[in-house]
Amino acid sequence: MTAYAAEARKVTKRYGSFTALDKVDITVKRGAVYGLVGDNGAGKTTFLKLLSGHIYADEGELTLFGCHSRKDMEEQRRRTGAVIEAPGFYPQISVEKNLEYYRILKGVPGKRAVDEVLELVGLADRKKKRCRDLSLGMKQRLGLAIALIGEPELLILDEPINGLDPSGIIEIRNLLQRLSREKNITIILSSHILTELEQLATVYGFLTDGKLAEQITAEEIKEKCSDYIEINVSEPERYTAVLEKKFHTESYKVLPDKTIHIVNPMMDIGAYSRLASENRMDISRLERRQVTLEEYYMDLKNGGRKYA
Ligand SMILES: Nc1ncnc2c1ncn2[C@@H]1O[C@H](COP(=O)(O)OP(=O)(O)OP(=O)(O)O)[C@@H](O)[C@H]1O
Repeated sequence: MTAYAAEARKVTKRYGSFTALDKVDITVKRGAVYGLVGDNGAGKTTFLKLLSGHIYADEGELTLFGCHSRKDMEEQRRRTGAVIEAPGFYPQISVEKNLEYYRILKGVPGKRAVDEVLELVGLADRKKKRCRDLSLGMKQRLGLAIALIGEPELLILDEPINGLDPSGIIEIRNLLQRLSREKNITIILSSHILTELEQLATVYGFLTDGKLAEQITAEEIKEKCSDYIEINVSEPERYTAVLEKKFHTESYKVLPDKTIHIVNPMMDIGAYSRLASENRMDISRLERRQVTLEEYYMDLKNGGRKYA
């Protein structure tokens, strides 16, 4: 059994003469929550459409559960559920009937499957409502419900929290966390709301103008950008020398502008301030910080020098 739910090797997609994805390499391990990050037009939806079979790549190889021929991929897509752009449903008929339609279309036996997904996405009390009367957030949930019919092993979601109100965002976040942790469903999702993505994703793919700038796990970002103390002192070289001698720490780095980052500090912030004053050095700045996904992304866009 392959360890990967999806892989892209040197995948290129063009729309006419415009290259939307340029030799992109992405690997999604089973059980991962893969967050696709990128500005408008970076190529996120294009990648998700390729995976879901809405469009085809011009070059490179896509793999789903280890299969890559077009025919085998079609077969493997039965193991996936996707919500890309506006989910397609019939506005005149009820939520329940829409789901029933998709259940039959997907060949999923037993009406219970519809009730189960309605329960899962929190739409059970609205099942008799006509779809056209649903709010945007409710439509998002219905899209997710359609994707979940048939218990997919891989969920492909384009902006799943777009248009949701704050409590809707929390509910969908909790639902995706549950699907990942309890059912071990692999999830690939795009979002512009990085504070939300940060709470879900275990790995990120950063796309810039159709190119993959970086693929990195949340764990690796944490290690690279751990909790740190940022300090500016009058004599940085002497400060780091006493830091090593007195606190026996070598986990620091000096940035080009002489700012010192003490990574995973062992002492409280006052100890670092005292170290400077006891050794007759002036401090112009002292701050304890944790890098956010937003900061990491903005730095990457600007060349990725800070957290390299
Ligand atoms: N069918 C199409 N024909 C021509 N160009 C297209 C088509 N679909 C997408 N594009 C272009 O390809 C680029 C990537 O689009 P895509 O929708 O994949 O970006 P995205 O990262 O999902 O953006 P957003 O965050 O705005 O949804 C954009 O410049 C877009 O205009």
